[in-house]
Amino acid sequence: MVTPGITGRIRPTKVKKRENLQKRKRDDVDVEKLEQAVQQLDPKNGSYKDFTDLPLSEPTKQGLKSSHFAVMTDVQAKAIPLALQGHDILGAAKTGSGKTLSFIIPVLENLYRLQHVGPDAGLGALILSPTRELAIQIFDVLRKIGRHGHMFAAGLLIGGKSLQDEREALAKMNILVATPGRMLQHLSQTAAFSVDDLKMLVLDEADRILDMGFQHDVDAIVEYLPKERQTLLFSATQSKKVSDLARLSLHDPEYVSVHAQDESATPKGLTQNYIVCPLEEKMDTLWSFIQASKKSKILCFFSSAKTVRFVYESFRHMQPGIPLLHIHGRQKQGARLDTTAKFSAAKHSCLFATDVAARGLDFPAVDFVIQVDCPDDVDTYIHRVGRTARYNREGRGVLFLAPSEEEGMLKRLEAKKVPVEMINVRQKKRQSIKDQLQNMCFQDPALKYLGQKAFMTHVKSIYLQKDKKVFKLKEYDLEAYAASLGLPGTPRIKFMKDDNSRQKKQASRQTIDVSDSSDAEEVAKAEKPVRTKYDRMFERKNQDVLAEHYKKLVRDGPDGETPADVFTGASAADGGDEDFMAVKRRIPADDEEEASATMGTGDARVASGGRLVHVAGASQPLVIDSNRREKLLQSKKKLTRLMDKGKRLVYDEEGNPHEVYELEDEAQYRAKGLPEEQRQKFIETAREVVQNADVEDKAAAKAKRKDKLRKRKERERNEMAEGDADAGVELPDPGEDLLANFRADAEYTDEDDEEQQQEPSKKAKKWFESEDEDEEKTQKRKKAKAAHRVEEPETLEDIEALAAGLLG
Ligand SMILES: Nc1ncnc2c1ncn2[C@@H]1O[C@H](COP(=O)(O)OP(=O)(O)OP(=O)(O)O)[C@@H](O)[C@H]1O
Repeated sequence: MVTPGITGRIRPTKVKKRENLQKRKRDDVDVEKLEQAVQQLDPKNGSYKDFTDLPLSEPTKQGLKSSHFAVMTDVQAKAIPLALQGHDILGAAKTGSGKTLSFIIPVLENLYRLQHVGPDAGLGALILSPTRELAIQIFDVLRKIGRHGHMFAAGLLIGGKSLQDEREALAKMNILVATPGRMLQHLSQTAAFSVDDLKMLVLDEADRILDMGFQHDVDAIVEYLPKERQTLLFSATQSKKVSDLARLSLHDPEYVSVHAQDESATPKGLTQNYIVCPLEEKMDTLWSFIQASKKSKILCFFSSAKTVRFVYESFRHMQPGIPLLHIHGRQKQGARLDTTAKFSAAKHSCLFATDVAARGLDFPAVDFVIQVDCPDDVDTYIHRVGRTARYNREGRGVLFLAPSEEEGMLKRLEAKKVPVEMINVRQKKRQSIKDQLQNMCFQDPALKYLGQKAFMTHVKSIYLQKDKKVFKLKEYDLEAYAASLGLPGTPRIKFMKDDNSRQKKQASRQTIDVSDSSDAEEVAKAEKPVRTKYDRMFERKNQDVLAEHYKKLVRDGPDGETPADVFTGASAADGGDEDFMAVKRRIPADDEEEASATMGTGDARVASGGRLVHVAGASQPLVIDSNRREKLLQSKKKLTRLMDKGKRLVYDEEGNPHEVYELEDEAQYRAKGLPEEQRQKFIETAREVVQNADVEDKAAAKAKRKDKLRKRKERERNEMAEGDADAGVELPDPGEDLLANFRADAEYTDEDDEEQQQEPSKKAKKWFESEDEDEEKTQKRKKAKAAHRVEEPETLEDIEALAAGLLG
């Protein structure tokens, strides 16, 4: 979206021209004076407190005044004078300390003094932001400060609009706030967009923009920009990596670090606590916390979009008594903007978010920031917690740490001067929502599926964490965690396969130990959990829903291993949650035999309490363990699903049935010799069969012809004997094939056949035809053939000519 100029009120052209001329004269004088004053600034003496202490243009002063900004924050007082003098800056200051104005004011002022304004001046300053929300926020501040008389055209470039619309506006822009991806897209695709005159490049949340995710885009953007420019980098957590500075070609940058001498890296008004909370208790604790803080504005951070969605959807159904919102990177831009606007305006609300909302966003008056999932690192912690206690206000951050995360994370926080204090959860006030969640997952397969996805992404994110001293996957009770989300089992995760196979080996060893003992069976029985009516209902409810996804998620291997085994190392003898997760199905034939053997024939009862019923046409019996399945027997249509599908058979000459493809196994095939030899043998045999058949056919045809000849001669003899007067003329037998006669006298060959195909054989002259007639007919036939050949269009021209009637 490109928003046209900040200013630009519409007035009659003549008046406007005169005013502009006067203004330019004023500005020239103003600019000269300002330039001198800026050069005389002494940025290091620290005596500048208010904005009015700085040589700023009238429009900027007015903008600041109308926004009620009077006293500068620390970072502003240090950074703005340096930036006004044109220095490159590497600025690090706490969250909410006013870094935005520290670059907005120099951008407006430096371009103003250069008179880099108007459509012909081109792009003078580019401000890059890692997220769209932050870019919008920066643009709003720019607009607020710049709307009182500055003539710059400023735009917001964050995608979401057609490239063409943006293209047209881009060429006129003097200041752009953009996300790296969209900016690069225009630099590489919009021919008229020139950045050759760019004077300033600003990176907000610089450490984020310079990290891996944006590396390619930012490097490519910098390639387009002129080397001679001023560069400003700002962030709450700033690294001074030489490589990063080299990438941006900073010239002797000034380090403006406000929290270096400070005791802590986080704002003074911020109270920071942590609680030790196992993964499986997080949902209960969070719910209880929200219930106890309904009159607050709360921001909760999670590690994945899936978790955000699951918690949002499930809590919403439980009617928490406080408006819930959620934001994550997988939402559409409109939805994200809507949420940020709603949360900004809300007095009491709870926003569930991923780290997309962790940086820069200036939500007013947030009371609590709850980090439900441990942040990747201390920098992320600082940015997240910085959404509260902004600009001298109070706020509170609570970090949930699993017992295994506590030691490692606390060490890292301490190293970066982040003071956190442990508090305890009042157990009496903690409500358990496990049953409610379980019930909701049971009622709503979509929610269950979301829960399964949330579980998997969360586990995966722990697995992928770089800091293995904090995130130790094996230390979490994942089975209990899955249950705490209301899931009917622990979803299976592919990347755990290796660990799993190791555990399987251990499990089998343990099984052997148990089976050695004389009480093995009793042990297994005793440890098998009792299945209630509810369990059975749950299994039925879930067996058909989202079958494909479900199969992927839930282990259903031939070894009967349960999902729980994957993570907890429970042995097969434990029984685990096998029954809880198992989906009832037809008993395989082998098992049926076993069942019959142990239970006796007749009314075979299945171990789980079901009844076996044989369905006509089905090769395997059905387990009837509920009214629902009983009913199934009454529906013919449904039963067809259980029936065996018919096989397609072909019959040989002896009438024996064969399957369409009868394949011998490899060993049998190889025993017969090499493939090439087999092929040759097959060809020879086939040839022999064909030759024999040919000889037989020929002999039969010859015999037939001889017989005919014999019959005819006999008939002739009889006729002669009767003394027929017309015996001089030989009349053919009506219907007798003359060609057959002709062939009877010659040896039949393949060549003959070929000839016949090419040129139909000259028919034997009929008794009433003369030699001349014959010749005439041949000529006619040749002509007709020639004409026919021309009539067949062969080329495009023929077809066209045919269509034009030329050949017709
Ligand atoms: N000089 C000032 N006087 C009064 N309020 C100010 C001043 N400077 C900034 N603020 C206010 O302080 C709040 C935080 O400012 P800003 O968003 O610039 O912080 P930040 O340092 O960029 O934070 P973050 O690191 O989280 O991005 C804003 O609401 C802003 O309006």
